Amino acid sequence: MPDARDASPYDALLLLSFGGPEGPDDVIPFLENVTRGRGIPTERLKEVGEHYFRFGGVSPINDQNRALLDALRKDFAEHGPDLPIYWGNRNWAPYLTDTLREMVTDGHRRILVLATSAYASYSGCRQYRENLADSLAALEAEGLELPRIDKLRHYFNHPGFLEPMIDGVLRSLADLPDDVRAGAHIAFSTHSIPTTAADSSGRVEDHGDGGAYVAEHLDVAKVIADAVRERTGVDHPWQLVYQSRSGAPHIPWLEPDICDHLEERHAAGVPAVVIAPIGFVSNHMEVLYDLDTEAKDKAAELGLPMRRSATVGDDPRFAAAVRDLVLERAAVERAEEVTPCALGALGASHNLCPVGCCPSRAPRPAAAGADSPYA
Ligand SMILES: CC1=C(CCC(=O)O)c2cc3nc(cc4[nH]c(cc5[nH]c(cc1n2)c(C)c5CCC(=O)O)c(CCC(=O)O)c4C)C(CCC(=O)O)=C3C
Ligand SMILES: [Fe+2]
Repeated sequence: MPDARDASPYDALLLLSFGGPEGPDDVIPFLENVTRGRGIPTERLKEVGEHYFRFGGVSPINDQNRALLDALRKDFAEHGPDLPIYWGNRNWAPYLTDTLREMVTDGHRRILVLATSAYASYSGCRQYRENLADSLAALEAEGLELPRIDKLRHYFNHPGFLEPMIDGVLRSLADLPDDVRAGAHIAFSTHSIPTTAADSSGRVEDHGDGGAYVAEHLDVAKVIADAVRERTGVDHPWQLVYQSRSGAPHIPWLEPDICDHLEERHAAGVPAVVIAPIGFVSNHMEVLYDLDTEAKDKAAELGLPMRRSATVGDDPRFAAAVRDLVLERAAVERAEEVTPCALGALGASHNLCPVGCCPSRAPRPAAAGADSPYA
């Protein structure tokens, strides 16, 4: 067991997230930041802009990160380690470069990063590492001394990430009408990505056939479904499905889409569905719009009882899991023996992203990995 308070050699933790608009005037500039150089059709952008305008131009993601910061600070204050926690985003204020500059001027030299994405994929992992490299380059150009940055391993299979989702599915099942509960299916939903991006996700040896992205989600789905069966005595059939597809229609993305899945289940006579958004750490716009609005309307139109289960958000068990991950990684860096905590069949993910994992279409420098140009 690593020392419960010793986070050395790290001197700060950085919560790294996507960012989102906080009012109607932010929506278009935010979407421009997100889509710069990513070839998303204008039609799709207009449509996604509407999703945000529907909610007053406010994404829930920033407040959720503020709540997570509070939960982490509370957990660290109670149990150690004594590690300051900062927050920076890829696409909206507080911007990553500004946060990193603040961290450096506050004197931090060894920074550990927690990204709000639990799985391997270009969007959820390497792109954040590219953002870190970009920010380091900007600070270097300002003449600042660069800190050393490491990124926490993917935490999809950490019990503190899974337990709140298991509870959430149990609550959603309990919330279904009595006469349909036992026959309910579970649709584990995650962000669709292009099949080429899925195939090349994770380590090179995991590439092909959906890559680490699909394998990790299937592992999570199975752990949750098994726990639900154990605790209810009912074997609810389940499937991994996808949502929030963007990009051009002729490019293949992971399928089936959640709404098509609801139609198909309904046609097959399934009496109810619980949608478990395992791909999202908190209730992002994808959850509020694509599930709580679009999929909900679809289910209502079909007359199919549906419940959407909770995301992890600022659950204290997740905060404790982050503490565990920080202490584990710190011990690894101190060359101490550690047994990483993980459920499921895949085991704990790598600590250092190896060369060639989750590649981008146009290779760019990425920090906090084996191929980082920075120390
Ligand atoms: C795998 C994945 C995650 C999970 C991992 C992680 O969390 O990082 C994620 C998270 C998020 N994605 C988000 C928002 C958007 N994603 C877009 C576009 C895209 N996402 C992609 C994938 C992912 N995205 C992809 C392959 C694209 C196509 C363009 C490209 O190849 O980059 C677009 C452009 C419009 C559109 O096409 O939808 C928007 C606005 C928000 C904020 C939501 C909020 O405000 O609450 C969050 C947390
Ligand atoms: Fe996205």
